[in-house]
Amino acid sequence: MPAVIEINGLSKAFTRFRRGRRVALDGFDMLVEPGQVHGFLGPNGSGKTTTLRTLLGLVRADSGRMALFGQPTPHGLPAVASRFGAIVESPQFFGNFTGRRTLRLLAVAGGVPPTRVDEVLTQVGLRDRADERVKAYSLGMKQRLAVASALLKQPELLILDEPANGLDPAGIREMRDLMRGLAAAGVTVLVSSHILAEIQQICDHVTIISRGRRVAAGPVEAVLAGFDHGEFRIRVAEQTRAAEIIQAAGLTVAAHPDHLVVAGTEDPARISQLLGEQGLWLRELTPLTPDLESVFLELTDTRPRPGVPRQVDESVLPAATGAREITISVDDEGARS
Ligand SMILES: Nc1ncnc2c1ncn2[C@@H]1O[C@H](COP(=O)(O)OP(=O)(O)OP(=O)(O)O)[C@@H](O)[C@H]1O
Repeated sequence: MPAVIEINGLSKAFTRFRRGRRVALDGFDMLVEPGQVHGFLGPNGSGKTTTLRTLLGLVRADSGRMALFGQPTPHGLPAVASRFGAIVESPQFFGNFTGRRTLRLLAVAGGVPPTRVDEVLTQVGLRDRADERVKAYSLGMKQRLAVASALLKQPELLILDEPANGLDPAGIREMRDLMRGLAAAGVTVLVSSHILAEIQQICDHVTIISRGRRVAAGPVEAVLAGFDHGEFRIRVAEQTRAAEIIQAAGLTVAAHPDHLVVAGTEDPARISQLLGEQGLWLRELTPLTPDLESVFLELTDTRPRPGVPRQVDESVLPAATGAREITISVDDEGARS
C-alpha cells in the first residue's frame, strides 16, 4: 500500500518585494502511513503551513517531490481529491446561513448525498445547534463546522492545520476527542499544532520541522526515547552528603536548589540502596522521562532564555549549527531501525 503522504526534498523560498528571499522550506521530508494520527510540529515560521499549502497545490514548490496516496502532486491531485479533506486556512462561512444549510450547500457542490449532512453534524457534535446561524457560533463550533465540511466526502485522510488555535481548554479537549474518534474509525489524520501536550496525547507518530527542515520523525514514543537520558530526580534531607555518596559510587549527580538529578544507572534501587546504607532516606525518586515539549524545545533550539528577547519567526534566525535529525521507523515486526 503506498504511503498516504510522501514528501521528499521539498524546497520553497518566497521572494518579497524589495525585501529579498525568505526560505520557508529547505529540503523537507515527510512520510505519513495509513492509519496514523500524525502530529506535525514546528515553531512559528518553521514552514508547516507552507508544507501543507504546497502539498495541496495552493503554493508552487521550487523543488522536491510530493505524493498523496501514491499520486504525485500537484498534477495528480484531481485523481485523489475525493480521498482527503483539509482545513489549512481559517475557513470562512456565511454568517447568516445555518450550520446545516452551509453543509447542505457544500454537499450539493461536492456531489455528496444530503444524508451525509446529518451524519457529519452528529460526528462533530453539532447536531443540536445545526439550525442556528453560523454567526452565533463560538470559535470552537466554527472549527467543528469546518471539520464537518471536510468530512462530508468520507475522506481517508484529514489534514488539519492548527485545529486547536484559539480554542479554550474545553474546546481543545473536544477537538482531541473528535480526532481520536476519527482515528478509531480508520481515518488517517495529519494535524499541525503548537500544543505539544495535545499532540503527545492524540498522535502516534510525529514529524518535527525546524527552519524548513525535518529534525525528527517517527513514532512519538520512539522519538521521546531518543531523548531519554536515564536520569532520576531525587529529594533527600541531606542533599550535599547524598550527592557525595552517589558520586563516590561512580554515578553522576547534578545539584538543583531542592533536588538532585542522578544519571549513570538504569536501576533506581541502586540509588536508594546507596543512600539507605548510609542512613539517608529518599523522599522522592522519579525517573525523568522526556516529554514532547522538552524534546521540541531542544530540537528546534527555541527554549526561551532569560533576558534574551525571542524571535517569533523561526525562518529569520541564523541556521542552527550541529542540528541533528532523528528518524525512527518501525518495521512490520515492530523492530526499530
Ligand atoms: N506568501 C508568503 N509570502 C512571503 N513569505 C511567506 C509567505 N508564506 C509564508 N511565508 C514565510 O515563510 C516562512 C514559513 O511560514 P509558514 O507559514 O509556513 O510557517 P508556520 O510553521 O506555518 O508558522 P506558524 O506556526 O506561525 O503558522 C515564514 O517566514 C513566513 O513569513
